[in-house]
Amino acid sequence: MQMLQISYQEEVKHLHGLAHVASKYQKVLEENCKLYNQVQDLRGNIRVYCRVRPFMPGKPNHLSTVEDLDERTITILTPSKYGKEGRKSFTFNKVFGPSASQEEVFADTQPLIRSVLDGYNVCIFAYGQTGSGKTHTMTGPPELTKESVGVNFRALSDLFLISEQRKDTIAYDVSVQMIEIYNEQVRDLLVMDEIRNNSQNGVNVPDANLVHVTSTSDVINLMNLGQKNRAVGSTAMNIRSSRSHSCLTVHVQGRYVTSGTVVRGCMHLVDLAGSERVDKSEAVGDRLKEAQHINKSLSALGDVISSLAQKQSHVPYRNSKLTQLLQDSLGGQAKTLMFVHISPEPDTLGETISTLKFAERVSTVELGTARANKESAGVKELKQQIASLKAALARKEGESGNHQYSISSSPERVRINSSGSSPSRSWHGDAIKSEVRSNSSSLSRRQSLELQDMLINSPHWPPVGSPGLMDDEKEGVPDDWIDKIMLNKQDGISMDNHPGKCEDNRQLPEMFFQKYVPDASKLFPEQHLNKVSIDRRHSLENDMIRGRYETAATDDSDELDAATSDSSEHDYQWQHNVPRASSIPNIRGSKIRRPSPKQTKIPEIRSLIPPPPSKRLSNGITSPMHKPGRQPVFVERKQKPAHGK
Ligand SMILES: Nc1ncnc2c1ncn2[C@@H]1O[C@H](COP(=O)(O)OP(=O)(O)OP(=O)(O)O)[C@@H](O)[C@H]1O
Repeated sequence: MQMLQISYQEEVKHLHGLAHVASKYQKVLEENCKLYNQVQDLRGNIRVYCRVRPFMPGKPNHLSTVEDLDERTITILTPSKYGKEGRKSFTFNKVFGPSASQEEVFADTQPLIRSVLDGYNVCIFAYGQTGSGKTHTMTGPPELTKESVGVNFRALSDLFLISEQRKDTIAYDVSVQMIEIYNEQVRDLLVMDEIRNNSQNGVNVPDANLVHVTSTSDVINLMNLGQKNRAVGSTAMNIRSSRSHSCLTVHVQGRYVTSGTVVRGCMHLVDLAGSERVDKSEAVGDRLKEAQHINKSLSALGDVISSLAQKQSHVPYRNSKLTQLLQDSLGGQAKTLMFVHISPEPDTLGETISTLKFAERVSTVELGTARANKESAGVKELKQQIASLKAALARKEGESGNHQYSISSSPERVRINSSGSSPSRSWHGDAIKSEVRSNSSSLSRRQSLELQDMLINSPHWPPVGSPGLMDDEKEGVPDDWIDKIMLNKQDGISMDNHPGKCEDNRQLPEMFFQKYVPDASKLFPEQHLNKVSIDRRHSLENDMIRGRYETAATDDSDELDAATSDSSEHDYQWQHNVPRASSIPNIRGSKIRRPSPKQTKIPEIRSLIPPPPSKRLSNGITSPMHKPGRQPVFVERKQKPAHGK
């Protein structure tokens, strides 16, 4: 008996020892993550990598505008007005020549992926004129192979690889969204056929689908769906797919197994539409409208960069949806990397110079120190307690406000409320809305509470604090930039009734599917079978390129600058449409957010990126907190008529 006791005690001692070592290991690991990210932070500004596209097959390749390049500097030949050859050199964090492989390009991006898993917010975006290789870098060429896949695939592959390696220490939860900004409308690209078919043309959806994913293959399927939706939703033109800004957003939440500490990171992978000189292109009608929207948003981006570079107090983020999307990446505390692309052909010299000048400006923009979105289990518990107390208070206020609310439904009172002259009344109104929201959505949302946590309870981007953000905060304008997300279907336009139809079938090859997606054909049979690759170059692009030819000949630097920096338009009209309810398909077939059929007229908060900070209500449902300058917009959720299949 005594022997048993002794051996038991020894066993316990041994276990204690092991637990101690494990906790030390955990600390070392956390410290390691911290140091790693500190090293990354030391790099400071927005990182800018420049990539030169090789000559297009069939084009004369003896006249490159790139005279020389090394690891960090690129020199461009600039024939001057006086016939003498000049040179302009630009310095970036990294320069990739025409022969750089996708793997090499990604190698320098890889550290950022680790940062996402460590709870940092990251934005990688591709900039450059039409046809300079943005999509090639972000997604890959039309025919994808394991070697040619772009940053998006590689980043997500890495993300899952690292999360798998860390699984004994941290349990990760990953979900993705995919949107595009087309003609200043935000469109959800992750919409299943079933939903698209059941929807009317141009129907709004309240939010972009957030789809939970557990493997690279899930993400590949979603990317293919997004790609397909872009093609299906496009008009006749492939050019349209290149004429929209697309954004793949990956949300990551990790929970340390032993300490319960939670980290949340978010990564935007943005493929911008290509810049174009409308005056020199022959675009007319819809194409002209598209081009104007693109140029306007890129011009707004130029204005934002100028303001940030000059450390101005006002940063005009609100001039376009694009700048609102990139707001926290440009002036916030995210880790941001811009790939700037140039073409080597002499006929694009004008665009090349203006692009490089713009990129140089971007590289001077100072970011706030990136901060990890991390909270220990203790802090989280305290926050929950505070939130539930706040919710109880709101409920109390709501009870008294209920009375006022019924009174306020008289026309007169409505008028008073809408005039904003009575803050207390509107506060009560909000309280009621929160209450209704929390009660009515509890059932349908409980299932996805963790995801909701990620989406709403935590800031996707670091807390407001940068000068640029504060500036907007001061303005007190609602930050509901995704006020309208269009279902990706053109009004009355299908691919079939356009003569120049062209799909972007940038699908992964079968071998890639075999490696990662054993049952891809079941998930997306149509895409799995469709391996036809169609050249994305469209005659209009050729027209545009022709149109730019003159630019190279003039080489007027001032004029070149105008393409990116001088044409701010401040007359943009925000649209405030009332979004409708939408089902959110999970890759596994379940719905992440599904409005209950009984939920008619449920006020809900709409926001995609970035959501406002939130409070947790007494029933455990999170609800965005209101704060000055970043007021969420309440919209009514309408009951959708049932559609027969
Ligand atoms: N580094 C590269 N190596 C080989 N081919 C490339 C490279 N970059 C671009 N290309 C090819 O050049 C063509 C144009 O590239 P891509 O479509 O990526 O341009 P883009 O900047 O995205 O254009 P757009 O703005 O119209 O979308 C494609 O056929 C692409 O495969």
